[in-house]
Amino acid sequence: MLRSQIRSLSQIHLQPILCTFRRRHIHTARILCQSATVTDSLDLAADSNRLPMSRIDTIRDTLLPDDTISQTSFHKSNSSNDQDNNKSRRMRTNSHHDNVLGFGDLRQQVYKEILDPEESRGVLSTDLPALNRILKGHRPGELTIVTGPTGGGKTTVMSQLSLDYCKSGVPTLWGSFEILNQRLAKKMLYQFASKDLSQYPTELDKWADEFDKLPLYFLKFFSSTAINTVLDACQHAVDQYGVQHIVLDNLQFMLSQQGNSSLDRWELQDRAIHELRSFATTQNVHISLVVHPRKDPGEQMDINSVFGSAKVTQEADNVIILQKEGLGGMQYIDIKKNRYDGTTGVIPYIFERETLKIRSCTEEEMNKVSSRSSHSSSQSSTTRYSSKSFKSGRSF
Ligand SMILES: Nc1ncnc2c1ncn2[C@@H]1O[C@H](COP(=O)(O)OP(=O)(O)OP(=O)(O)O)[C@@H](O)[C@H]1O
Repeated sequence: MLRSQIRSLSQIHLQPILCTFRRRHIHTARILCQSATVTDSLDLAADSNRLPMSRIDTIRDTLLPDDTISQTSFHKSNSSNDQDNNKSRRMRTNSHHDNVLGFGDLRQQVYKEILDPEESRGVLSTDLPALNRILKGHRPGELTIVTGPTGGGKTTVMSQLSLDYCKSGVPTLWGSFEILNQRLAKKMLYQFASKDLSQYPTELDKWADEFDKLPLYFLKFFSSTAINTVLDACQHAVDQYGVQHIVLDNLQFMLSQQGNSSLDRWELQDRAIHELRSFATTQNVHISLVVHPRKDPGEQMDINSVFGSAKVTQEADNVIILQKEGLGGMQYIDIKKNRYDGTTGVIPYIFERETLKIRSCTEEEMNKVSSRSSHSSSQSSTTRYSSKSFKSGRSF
């Protein structure tokens, strides 16, 4: 009876204890209990209602006599009355505060990240494998800021990437505040079919039927919309459709005509960023937010080029800049911030008008750029970029 109860706890650090039980080495199991944080595990089992409290207490009392509990207790007893202290500790651990965690509360997630990194890395991009090398996938609970020059392909790239993740089963909600939903959906449909469907009218129904099966939703809003109204609709989509990725394109259009002075507008933007950040965290959804740059720069942009206060990029987990033209006229995705593991880097790409999609450059194309850049650097003092630095994903 006792063995089956303990087995049902299925906590990773209870496994050695279960093992010794199976071999009837009860004494060893007890010793293991003293060294493992088995009390936290039992508390977890109680909190998640996996076993009734009375049974938890039976297991606890059998495996962890009172003197053992006081040894494993994080708060060591100073009183001579050990029994009373043990009881009060149990009361403390059982009536926890929602916003105060111990390592025991995080332990399983930490184990998962260590033992199953693929799982915690998130959904991988099929269209742009180079992105996976840097960002390590698309994860829930994150805020990604995407910026780039006017007409530089922000909507196009976000449309393609969101479709890519959506095809891999990530329910997606699009908030297009700048272009009409039908225009966006047309672009996505072309990207989905990988062709200009106006040239293939007989195939339209076939592709539209397939496209319709995707877990893809659109917000009806257009241009100026209050952040609370937007988040209200997002909450509905999360609750009803299990949406895990929200794309908002773009922040300036969403907040346009709100606030009277430029100071008001910056405050509004900061507040919106704060709301979006906390929505992503509390609802465990990934929010991709397109933000225009401060001004249209003629040269390469950096993290300070994002419009608004520093809060925008501080709150973000990832900052992605679509650089219009690097050396040799090559466009590239520039990952400037990656809170997951800190890897930053660049991905040179080519835009294909037929499919409205981007693709990573081939080695040959990169070598061409490299030789062009070395040629121009021999003529001027411009920095030299090797194809090796492109490939290694190092930042410029
Ligand atoms: N890399 C690219 N090279 C050339 N043309 C592109 C590229 N990406 C997108 N386009 C085309 O340029 C136009 C603008 O693209 P898109 O709307 O994606 O840019 P944007 O950065 O979102 O624009 P805006 O600054 O107005 O929000 C579209 O017609 C699109 O097909």
